[in-house]
Amino acid sequence: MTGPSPTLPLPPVPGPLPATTPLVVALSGGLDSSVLLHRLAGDRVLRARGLRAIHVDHGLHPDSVAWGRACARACAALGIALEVVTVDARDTRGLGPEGAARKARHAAFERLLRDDEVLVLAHHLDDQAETFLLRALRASGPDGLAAMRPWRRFGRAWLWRPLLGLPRDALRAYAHAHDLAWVEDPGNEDDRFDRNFLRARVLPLLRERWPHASAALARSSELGADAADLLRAGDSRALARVATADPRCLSVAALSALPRARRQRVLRLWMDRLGLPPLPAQGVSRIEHDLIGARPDAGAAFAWHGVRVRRWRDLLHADHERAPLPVDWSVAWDGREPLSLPTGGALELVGAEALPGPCRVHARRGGERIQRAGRGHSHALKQVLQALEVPPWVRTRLPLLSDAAGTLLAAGDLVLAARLDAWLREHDARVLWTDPADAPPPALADAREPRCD
Ligand SMILES: Nc1ncnc2c1ncn2[C@@H]1O[C@H](COP(=O)(O)OP(=O)(O)OP(=O)(O)O)[C@@H](O)[C@H]1O
Repeated sequence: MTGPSPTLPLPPVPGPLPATTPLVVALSGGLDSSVLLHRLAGDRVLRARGLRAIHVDHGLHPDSVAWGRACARACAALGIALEVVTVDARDTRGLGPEGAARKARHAAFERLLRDDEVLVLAHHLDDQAETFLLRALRASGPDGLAAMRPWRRFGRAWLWRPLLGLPRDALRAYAHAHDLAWVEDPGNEDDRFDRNFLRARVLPLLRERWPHASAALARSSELGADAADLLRAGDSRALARVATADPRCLSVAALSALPRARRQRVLRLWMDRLGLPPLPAQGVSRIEHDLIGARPDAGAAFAWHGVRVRRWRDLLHADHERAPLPVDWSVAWDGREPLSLPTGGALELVGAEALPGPCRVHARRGGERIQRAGRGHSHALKQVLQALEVPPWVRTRLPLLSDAAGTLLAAGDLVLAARLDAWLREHDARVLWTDPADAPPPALADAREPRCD
């Protein structure tokens, strides 16, 4: 084990950042981040970049205000500016109290950080070993076992963990050598929490037989990170092979041609690139079995956390759940003002003052027919939409435009009746349907950071 080191060696700030990029210490007031703050404040070169601190008050403990004051005293003594921000972490749905606090804290950091600032966290080698074990006990693959990265993008800022190679004992020795004060969170003692149980009961036992257990586990997580990076590069190439012009759609045929393990990773990466919540394990197997293995017209879907993946023809389509237009919705519209739709978005007449006569806009009810330009007779709208390959979930949101006699003039801006088409051409005008579901998601080729810690 590294001997106690009152000077605490730090790695250089990684990345090609200018030496003027400020550092922002995430200061909980506990031992680790108090040591980090003191160590950075005492480094002339690092301090010259600009150094400030943020303390997040989760408001979950009766002493939390006092912790904020203790942080303020520590910062004042070192001449470091501190921002204390209170967050609401009461919404614990699906996350548990620790996860909710972490999410609220990270959101606050993202809000308070400026472009390219470096958020510095005080995680150390023993934290890394605990994280590795926790992930292994949740049956993680290499991405999860990579545990915490020492350096990564964090929104428009960066995140740095310079203490990740140092054991907790070295930090404690530093704190004593420099006579530091810190607050003890009583929650850290409660071994009903998995991490505390590992820290207090499991790791000491492992170290009895393997004194370097923490360092070995932390090293395994580094190797996991290397493996995950290599796999991710292959995943990106495979995703590009199965992608279509619309980032929300993948080719089922191309996905089926991938080896199973790669296909599963590609599905997860796809969600990540679209900024959608991670797929649960059963979601991957359901998509494999029920969607990729389904008949093209079976209408199969998998939904979780407000997101839906569907199979339609040769495509797998992923998007947030979108409500259909209410079936009985119907309003008068003359085209003078854009019409807001109950599903969001609008219908608009562009290039003309008003429609040729009073109209109604309404939802599809089934059985509608339309006579398109150049066709001698009318066709069922359903068949027209099928022929145009309009997916079923778009059809349910399609606003229909009919004249006072109930004759269908347009379906959104996708299908026009001959009569309206001629009138629009004559007036050099058009009907425009905007739907929030059409807002372009990020391109799949975007190189996003792994979302693993
Ligand atoms: N309330 C807080 N205010 C500011 N920074 C904090 C706060 N809590 C934790 N941090 C920062 O995060 C680091 C890790 O904290 P801790 O181990 O308690 O949380 P964690 O949930 O495991 O961390 P993370 O969520 O970042 O993985 C701390 O050393 C500190 O730098």
